[in-house]
Amino acid sequence: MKTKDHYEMREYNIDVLEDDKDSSFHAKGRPYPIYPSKGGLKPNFLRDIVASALQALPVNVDPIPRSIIQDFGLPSLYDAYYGIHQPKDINEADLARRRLIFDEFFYLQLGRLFQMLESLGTKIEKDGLLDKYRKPESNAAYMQEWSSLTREFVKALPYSLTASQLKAVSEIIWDLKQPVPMNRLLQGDVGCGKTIVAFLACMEVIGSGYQAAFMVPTELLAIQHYEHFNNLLKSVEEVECKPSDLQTGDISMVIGTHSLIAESVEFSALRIAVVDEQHRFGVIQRGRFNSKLYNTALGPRFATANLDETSKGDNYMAPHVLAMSATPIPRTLALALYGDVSLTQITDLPPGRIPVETLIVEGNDHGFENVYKIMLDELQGEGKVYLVYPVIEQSEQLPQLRAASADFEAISTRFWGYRCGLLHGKMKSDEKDEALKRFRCGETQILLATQVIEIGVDVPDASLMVVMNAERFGIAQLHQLRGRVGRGSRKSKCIFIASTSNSLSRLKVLEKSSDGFYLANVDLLLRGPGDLLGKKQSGHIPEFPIARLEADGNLLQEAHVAALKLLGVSHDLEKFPLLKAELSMRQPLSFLGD
Ligand SMILES: Nc1ncnc2c1ncn2[C@@H]1O[C@H](COP(=O)(O)OP(=O)(O)OP(=O)(O)O)[C@@H](O)[C@H]1O
Repeated sequence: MKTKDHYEMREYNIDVLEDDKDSSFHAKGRPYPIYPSKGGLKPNFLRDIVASALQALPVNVDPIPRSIIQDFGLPSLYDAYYGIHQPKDINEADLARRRLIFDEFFYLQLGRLFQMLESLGTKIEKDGLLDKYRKPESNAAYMQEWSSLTREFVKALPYSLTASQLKAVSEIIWDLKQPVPMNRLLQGDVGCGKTIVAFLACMEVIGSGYQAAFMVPTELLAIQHYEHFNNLLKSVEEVECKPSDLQTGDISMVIGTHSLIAESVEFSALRIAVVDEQHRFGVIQRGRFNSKLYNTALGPRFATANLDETSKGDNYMAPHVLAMSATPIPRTLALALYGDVSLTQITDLPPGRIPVETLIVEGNDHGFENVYKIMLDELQGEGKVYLVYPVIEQSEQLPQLRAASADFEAISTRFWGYRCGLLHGKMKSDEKDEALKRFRCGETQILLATQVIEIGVDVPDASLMVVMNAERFGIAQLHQLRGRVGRGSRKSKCIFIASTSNSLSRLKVLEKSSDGFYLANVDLLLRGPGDLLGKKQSGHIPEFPIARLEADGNLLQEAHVAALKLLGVSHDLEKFPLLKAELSMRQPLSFLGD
């Protein structure tokens, strides 16, 4: 460790290596573990304790059936324990490490899939789900097979769907017709038009008399979607409905926040749940829709001749779940988070979009003067400006951070011919809604906001965004923010102000690329999955003591296949009591059903 101007060795351990003939684990050339000393326990002491534990280890300690272990070319658990603590050579240590990583992933996959199966009511559904995950393939329903409501709706849209929007709708509708609840992730860059795809999926189930729920992370977004959908289709029902209307089936579609998954909200026939920007919701929260089963025997609200296969079989079925995310989640992360999920990607943008010009500016006096000049030009040209701040109020602890409330007066004075609005998370929801409405209709031209606007806010003629203290945000997050401009036909700009010259270079990547998938990967490498997914979601990625998600993706895939295999033999794991006991010990949550 470095102390002032020199290095110091604070903790050390000396082992004397014996000659080649020595067979002890101190022998020359033989790898051996160095245990971190903790709480006064020295590495050598730990090594002795581990050695006696190994002596007492029974040979048959393995809860995973031997056939699985052999299929994947792994050592037994007994050999792995010896191999990791007292390897004869580095290959043995590596193999042991592989087995232990496999176990970490395997129990995770087994737990997630077990939980999914548990939430399904019937054997047909369970077999169907396992089958689907064993042979993931992409199928699509041709437009002729869509419900007439969906087709009419597509015709009435003020624009044509892009090729990948059409493909996405077809894939989803195909899934909606299967006798297994869909568990699909719709991914696409900011502004690519995911909302309409999800909305059409809702129309498809509503067209056959079922209900749809659309869950978004903020009230602001719920209201925005509600108004947007209402404009598109006047008959879409109220946001502020009475929960009892959902229970009676008088409402076909509800848009709301996480309040939708409350136990007290009962649906009469919920067939699809759309979860917008799912990485803001926990996996468990999202899974709660699974308990909102509907009774297919009662039939849909407008029981028509149009019933499909799903309505004829068993009585209860979990709703289809469609999650949407603008942050691409690599397959490995999706497996770690969900156990499994089908992926649909929108790869193109609606036509006519002009790329957003991005500038990275250092936040000194000169930099700010330049930015204010660009703002003035934009306002004089009838543009609208977002000013994004990392915090609402100035704080004594972090005086270098610009704050939205604190800047309001100064910005209003500087741009005195124009009107400013304020939008942040501490405002009441009707105040937020009001502020956004005023900005949308042009009553205010400058909106000082916090990152509440990061997700989903859609004001197509907003043409300039300035982000203060941009170094406080992740790359993927900044890309999301930037996606709030350039959504219409107006040429737009986005300026990221970096307060330190150090952070300038990290932000430069945003100048070079506008590809959200690429930028999310950069973030993944720079800051790890936790930052990419946000706190809530990453809380559901378990901590792996040995494995590293970024590096050990192949083993995760193998562990997934192994878990599918065993659950295929026994859905409730009753045929593998040792394994079930081990799983409940490692993942008690999944056994509590939460
Ligand atoms: N095919 C299309 N042609 C023209 N405009 C479209 C098309 N599809 C969607 N739009 C419009 O593009 C804008 C962005 O769409 P939408 O809000 O669905 O994007 P999104 O993928 O949900 O983005 P975000 O992740 O930023 O919320 C909306 O104003 C929408 O009406």
